[in-house]
Amino acid sequence: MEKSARPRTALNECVKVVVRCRPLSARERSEGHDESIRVVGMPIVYTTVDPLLILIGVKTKKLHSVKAALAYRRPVHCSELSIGRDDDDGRKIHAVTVAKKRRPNRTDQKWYERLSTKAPAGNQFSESDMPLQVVRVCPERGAVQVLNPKGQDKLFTYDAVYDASADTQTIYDEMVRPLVASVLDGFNGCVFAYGQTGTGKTHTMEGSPDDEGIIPRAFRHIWAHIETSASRDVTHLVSCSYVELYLEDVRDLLSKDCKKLTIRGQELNGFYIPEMTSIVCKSAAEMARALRTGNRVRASGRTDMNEHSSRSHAVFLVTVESQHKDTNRIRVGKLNLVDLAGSERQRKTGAGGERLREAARINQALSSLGNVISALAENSPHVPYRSAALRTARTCLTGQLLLERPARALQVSCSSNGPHVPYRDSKLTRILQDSLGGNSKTIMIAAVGPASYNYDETITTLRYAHRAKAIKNKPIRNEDPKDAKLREYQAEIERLRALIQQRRAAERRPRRPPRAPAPRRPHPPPRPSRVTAEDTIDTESIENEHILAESFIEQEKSKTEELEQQIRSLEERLVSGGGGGDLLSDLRQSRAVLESRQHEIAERKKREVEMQQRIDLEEETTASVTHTFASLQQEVDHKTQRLKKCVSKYLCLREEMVELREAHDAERRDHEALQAALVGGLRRRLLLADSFVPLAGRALVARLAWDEDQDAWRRGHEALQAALVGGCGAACCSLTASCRWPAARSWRGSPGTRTRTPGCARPKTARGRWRGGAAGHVRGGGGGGPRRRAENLLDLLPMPLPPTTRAYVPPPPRHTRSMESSMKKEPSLEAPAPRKASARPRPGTAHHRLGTAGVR
Ligand SMILES: Nc1ncnc2c1ncn2[C@@H]1O[C@H](COP(=O)(O)OP(=O)(O)OP(=O)(O)O)[C@@H](O)[C@H]1O
Repeated sequence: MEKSARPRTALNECVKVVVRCRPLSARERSEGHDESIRVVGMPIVYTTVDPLLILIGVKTKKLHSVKAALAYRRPVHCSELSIGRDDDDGRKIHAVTVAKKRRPNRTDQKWYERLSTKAPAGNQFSESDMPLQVVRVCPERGAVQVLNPKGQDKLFTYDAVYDASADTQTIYDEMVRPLVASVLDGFNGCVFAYGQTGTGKTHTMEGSPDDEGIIPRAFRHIWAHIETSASRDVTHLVSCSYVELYLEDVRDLLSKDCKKLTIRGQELNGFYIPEMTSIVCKSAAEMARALRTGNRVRASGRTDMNEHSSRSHAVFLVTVESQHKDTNRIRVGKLNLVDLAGSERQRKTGAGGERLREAARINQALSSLGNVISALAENSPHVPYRSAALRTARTCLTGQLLLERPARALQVSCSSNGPHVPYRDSKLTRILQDSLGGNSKTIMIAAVGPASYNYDETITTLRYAHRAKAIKNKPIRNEDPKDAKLREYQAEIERLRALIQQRRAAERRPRRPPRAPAPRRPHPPPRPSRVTAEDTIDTESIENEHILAESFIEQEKSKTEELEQQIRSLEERLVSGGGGGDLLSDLRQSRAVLESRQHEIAERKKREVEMQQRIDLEEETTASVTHTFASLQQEVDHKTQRLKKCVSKYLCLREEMVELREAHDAERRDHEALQAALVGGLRRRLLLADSFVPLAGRALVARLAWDEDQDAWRRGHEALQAALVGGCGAACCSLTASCRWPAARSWRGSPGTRTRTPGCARPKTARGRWRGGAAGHVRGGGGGGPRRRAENLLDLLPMPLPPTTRAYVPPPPRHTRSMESSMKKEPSLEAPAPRKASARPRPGTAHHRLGTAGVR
């Protein structure tokens, strides 16, 4: 993430995609996977039985999942049944409503009995038949099959797939080890874990006490390499940083107060975080300590889906610089280890309040990441259709399969320059810009769960992962970048050494001889008393000078020692390689040999998978090309078969389209619910603000301006400066409250409702008009979305309120009547007299201004 020299030419390399499927969790095992239908009680075991089709609806909004569950032919336990009806489309459809909160009544019982007798015995399923797990993994062919509850199963292929039995060691050896080796060779590398919440991203990246994750393994790998394979001629400098993206704020996890950081740079030259803390490490243990330190302050919390859910996206950056004494060239490899927060549905996680806000931000960032992946995949000339789909279709699975459409097949028309990649949409995509489509070798680990309950999320993750396969990066070795710390350190050491040499040389030089006593004048001998006094003064001054000189020398010596100490500490940071012929180094060497063998085995395994996939593909094509027909009938049969296949594929694709639409709708509904909840919260806060912020304060709010660099609102003279610097040309925006267009309206209503103040230029583009808001108007139109701005607007401290009540002074004890009469004259303290209606209309409150925005 630090600024480095950009490569000019590079070989394209696709993002490698690995899928890891975790085992069923204890909760999924014990509770079943759909609480909405697992209402313990009567064992109804109906399913899509022909001619009796039973749909079960739930009075809550979970109809979709219940239908899905039925289509899986899972036993449905219903304690409460009600309404049954015959549909009028010719088929008998009985809708059974499961109401969780109600005890079954006699009508329910009657319906239950009636339906039970109608259901053919063969269509009843026992608990053991339930396909709790819908994900099947075929590691030999790199394929993942997802059983579709409603239709055709789906198949995806990746660079590698791992089932629940695979441990992180295997994933590291087979996939990540070569990448870390490249980082040690001066390339940039990135490993990021993506997936639904609770699917094991943190487990994969950081690990657990029993199974160490990828990050600590990478630390040990780096240091094993430095200690063994590097020679004494190679100097290394290893440093690490740890940042998190929490609620769209980048926070430094290694600084004392988790300070907020700003991402700088531009899309063309790359983004970087200039102020993040960078710790120089001398061992794997030190790096692990830095990771633990950061994790202690990283945002995490409990949700219904994960006890320790990460609430932020975390990036651990390791920088390895190395310099060979012969060539004097410096190579800088950067390794980004990213543990993303998981996508989540509010209804499943039960998030509310702060968790809900976090979830909204997490999903927003992930959706931006998805958009970037899609845009890059569309841009890619790589067509993985045949290799991805055909190769495993015939051999891997039984039955008809829906072959996942490749990225290219989804391609819509795009310009010759390729579609725009929306890196700027979120800070996460800015941080990951180099890793996706830039100068980096990247591995995406898609974490999925096997439960049918999470079918939709699993499919979404697998689709994105499949798209990411098509992304092409341009990795190049980083040699002699401008900002190499190693060079800085070495220059500093050289400077200090030169300084010491100078000092030593000065010390060795003959010291200035003490001032010679002044020659005695050949005058007549002075009086004895006078001579003695002068002599004494001379001796004293010489002694004083001597003492001064000595203390000066002492000071110089201590300074030299200090400098030497500094050199030592700088040199300590630069680690040279091992070598030597002792027992320990032998052990290290044999470990290195072992690792290289493991690497070889992993490579062979990878090649095997690829070969297998290629053989499948070849067989498929050869079979179709060389098929000879003995008779016309045979040919007709064959062609009919192929036609059937094509029709089934077509149907599958159509079905997928419907599914995608449904998934999209569900997601939209989720977003709407989330938005409604957030708007509710915002309204509450605005209501509070309107009730308590005085008019003067509101005028101030109207003069606020958004500072893009600082990610914060600015007010008063700062806003004026911004206006002048930005060249808006409308000084009224920040000088007076007369122009309320920018700040007051940036976050509250539709663009169509705005009015224009004379003298204030509108932003030129539609995007600028909508997104510009306060900053856009004041500073000439750029800026982030209004939604984001509105948030820390409310974090500003309100102006102190003028007192509206007086301190209570107890009345003097008098007769009750006189007291009552006196109180009539006095204005009431509790309910002050209503103010006279002002001629000026009171400005609408922020709460009213919000209107019905975001609520459906
Ligand atoms: N492969 C696995 N083997 C055994 N347990 C696993 C595996 N993957 C995940 N788990 C367990 O599942 C639980 C959730 O995992 P984890 O916290 O890593 O999920 P996550 O994807 O990081 O979730 P979030 O996005 O909410 O942070 C943990 O208790 C973890 O131990």
